[in-house]
Parts: sequence; C-alpha cells; structure tokens
Amino acid sequence: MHISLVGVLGERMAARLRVRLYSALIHQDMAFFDISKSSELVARVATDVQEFKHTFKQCVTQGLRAMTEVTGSVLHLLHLSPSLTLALGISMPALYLIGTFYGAYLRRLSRHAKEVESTSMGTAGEGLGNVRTVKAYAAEDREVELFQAAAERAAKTNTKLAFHIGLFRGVTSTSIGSMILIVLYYGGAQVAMGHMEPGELMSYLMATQAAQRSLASLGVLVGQYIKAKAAAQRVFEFIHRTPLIPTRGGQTLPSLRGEIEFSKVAFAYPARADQVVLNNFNLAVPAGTVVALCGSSGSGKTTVVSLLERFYDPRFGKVLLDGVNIRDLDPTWLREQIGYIAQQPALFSSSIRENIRYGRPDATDEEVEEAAKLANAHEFISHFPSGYETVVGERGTALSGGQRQRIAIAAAILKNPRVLILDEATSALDNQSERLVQEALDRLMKGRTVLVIAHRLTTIQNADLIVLMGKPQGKILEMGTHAQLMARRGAYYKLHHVGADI
Ligand SMILES: Nc1ncnc2c1ncn2[C@@H]1O[C@H](COP(=O)(O)OP(=O)(O)OP(=O)(O)O)[C@@H](O)[C@H]1O
Repeated sequence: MHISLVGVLGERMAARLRVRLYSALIHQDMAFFDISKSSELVARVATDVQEFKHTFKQCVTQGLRAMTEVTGSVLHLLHLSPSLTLALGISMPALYLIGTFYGAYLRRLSRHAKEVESTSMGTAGEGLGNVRTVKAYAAEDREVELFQAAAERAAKTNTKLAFHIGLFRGVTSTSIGSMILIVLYYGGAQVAMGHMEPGELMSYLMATQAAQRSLASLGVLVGQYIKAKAAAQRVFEFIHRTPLIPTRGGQTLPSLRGEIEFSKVAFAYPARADQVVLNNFNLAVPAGTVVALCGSSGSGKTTVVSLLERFYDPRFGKVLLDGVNIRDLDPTWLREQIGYIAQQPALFSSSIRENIRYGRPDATDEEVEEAAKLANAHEFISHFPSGYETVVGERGTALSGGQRQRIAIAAAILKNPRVLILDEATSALDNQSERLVQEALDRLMKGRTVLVIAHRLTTIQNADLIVLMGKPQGKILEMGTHAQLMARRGAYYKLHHVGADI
C-alpha cells in the first residue's frame, strides 16, 4: 500500500518538476539558447528528473525504515549498556568525516557524470535532428562514431562514479564492521572486571549486528541520495535562473502607429562578447513604410531585427517603438505587435489549422480559412484529403517551401501585427509558387511597417528605404531609395552594375 502511495506521490512530483523545468527553460532569453544545446536541455528534463524521482521513492520507502531501525537499535543498545554504547560512539566522528569529505567528492563526480551523459545525449539528438544533412553527406557512420566516443566518455565517467560509490560503501561498512571489535574489546574488559555478565555481552553483540545491518542499508541509500542530489541541483539551477530579458512586465501602449527607431545602437552577442556586430547604428523607420535591409552575409541584418523583437538588449543606445524605449514595454505585448516570417518557416507537428492558429489562438475556424485564402493557401490545403486537419511538421505531411511560407503568411495575417519582419528566402521558388507567395506577401505588408531582410531585386527596388549594410561590420554603408542610391553611384550602384562584393 505505502509503495503505491509513494509511487503516486513520486510520479506527481516528477511531473510537476518537469513542467516547472520546461517552463523555466522556455522562458529563458535567447542568449541562454545561444550557449545551450536544445537536445541537452531535453535530456535534462527527461533523465535528471527521472533520477530524482527514483531516489525520492527509494528514500521514502527504504530510508524511513532504515532510519527507524537505526534509531531503534541505538536505543536498544543504550538500554542494554550505556557505557558500551558511548564507547561505540567514538567511531562515529570517523564515519561522519568519511561521509562529509568523500560524499562531497562523490557529488562533484556525479555532477560531472551527469554533464558528460547529457552531452552524449545531445550528440545523438543533434544527429537525429539534422538527419537530412547527415544523410546528404552519407555521414551516418561518422555520426555513430561521434556518438560512440561520447557514449564511451559517459560510460567511463559513470564507471568511475560507480567504483567510488562502491568504495564509499566499502569504507563505511568496514567502519561499521569495526563496531564488533570495539564491542569485543570494551565488553571483554567490562566482563573481566565483573561489570557485565557474559550473557549480557552476548545479547549486546547480537543487537550490534542488527544496528550494523540497518546502518549498512542506510549507507547504500546515502550513495543513491548523493547521485540524486547532483541531478536535483542541475534541475533547480535552471528553475531558479532569472532570464536576462523577462517575458512579462512593463508598459503596453493603448494604440500603436508602428514607428521604429534605432538610436546609437551598439551590440555584441553575449556568447561572443568581443565581436562587435553593430556600432553606432542609427535608423528611423516611419510608420507604414517598407525598409529593405540588404548587404553581405554576416553584416548584421538578422541582428537588427532580433534587437527589434528584444531577443537581446543593445549594449548602448536604444530601440524605440512609437518613441518608447522597448526596454520599458512588456516583452510579450511587444512581440504580439510584431509578425515574423522566417526564411524557412518551421511548422509544429500538428494540423494545418493549428499551425495557422498559432498566430492567434482564439481565432475561429472561419477566420483561419479566411486568412488562408488571403495567403493563397486555401486552395492547396483543400486538395489534401484531410484538408485543414492534415498533420504537418516533423512527423506529418511534408510541405514544399512555398507552401510552408504561405502557411506562415496566413498565421501572420491572423495575428494582424502593426510591424512585420520578413526574412526573404534566398532560394528561389518556381515561378508559379513565387507569384503566389509574393501576392500573399503584398497583401500582408499593406498598411504595416515592414522591415525586410531583402534578397530579391524587386523587393529592394520597391522599398521606401534601402539600408545597405556592410563591412566594417555594424556600419550602414548607404541609405536611400533605389533612385537616390543609383544616382549616388556608390556601393549600391556597383552592386547592380558590376555585381561587386560589398
Ligand atoms: N547567436 C549569435 N551568437 C553569436 N554571434 C552571432 C549570433 N548570430 C549572429 N552572430 C554573428 O553576428 C554577425 C552578424 O550576423 P547576422 O546574422 O546579423 O548577419 P546577417 O547579415 O543577417 O547574415 P546572413 O545574411 O548571412 O543571414 C555575424 O558575424 C555572426 O557570426
């Protein structure tokens, strides 16, 4: 009965802990994810909590019994002969010292073992997650070798840990075993002096053995506890980590025009603090205009839009929305005002309907379909046998690049943000698909402030303002309309006429 009760309790505790951990992780800032592997984080949610649960159950079911037994037998020993029991007590400090120092070493070792183990899980997760690339390079065997090396490292560390836990138990049992010697020595002396009957010594010895057994099982549990404590420490380290940028808190604006300004912004990614990506970056985007960010790879275009979404905070300077520093705005509210269409939109493994509804969870079915029509997606969706219920994403029907984009556009139409960030796909779609996507985008962009990371010539030419970014990094090389920039005959002009590298 108590085992079932503890089982239920353990499972509930583990489930709550998993949710708390997942929630703490997903609320972290982007800088955190720059330095953490997602597959390693998943391993933590799975294995660390598992270990914690397992030990909790063991400690409750067996620990309580062992503790009661130890207390009972010590009381019994005290009752039989207080002086002998006190003499026995001198071996306790030794046990305590071993427990403290060796225990601390074991905890460090166990933590290290956990880290190595999740790295090996991470390696497997990465291989499976990038299976397309792995297969395209026929690199399956290479990946297996990588995993094997990681798994062997994990096995080695775990073996070392198991060895030391064994040794720890051995040392504690030997010290416990020395109890008999102490009893025999002192007890013998007491019998010789006539303070104790031989029969009394005999029953005392028997009681010592019972105490020994319960102490030994407590020792086993302590080993287990040390392992679980390392796991719990890792879990709570994350649960208690405060993100640099919170998800909530700050002001919201009653209405939004959608005017954006970057003022003297300097920025370096926290993960690579010595590489300045933006330096004294200034850009004003009037509400309702389209600004094309262009420039060579690595010139900082994505960084500009990440700062607008407040995935990171600038080191110096500020980003303003309708004249308000976005640091003062509620990040969730801010992100609700911004729509984002990625180069290769990622879909969740759920129905097309749910994927579109990700833009606004309370949208009705009619609104979802209306958005899909505006996004030129309704037709291809209707051709699927299950229509809007077709499951897409990781384990669902595969969609073409253009279809994915149109689903993302439909989600953005539903969201209806004032500001739109568009990361144009670099790979060209076929003409028909391209036309459908472009038409949908034109509808979506109408009446919004749009920041587009532009790769297509037509997007660039039609933009209200072209921002040409380039080397040295973080600098705007040129800024203006297509006509103005062509007339300048500078870097932009060269890009068009000579195809020069900027
Ligand atoms: N998460 C990150 N952590 C550290 N450095 C980064 C990170 N993302 C980008 N960088 C670095 O910042 C610089 C600017 O990158 P960014 O992605 O903004 O360029 P981009 O102009 O968008 O390039 P592309 O056109 O290739 O996407 C690059 O040198 C890049 O290596």
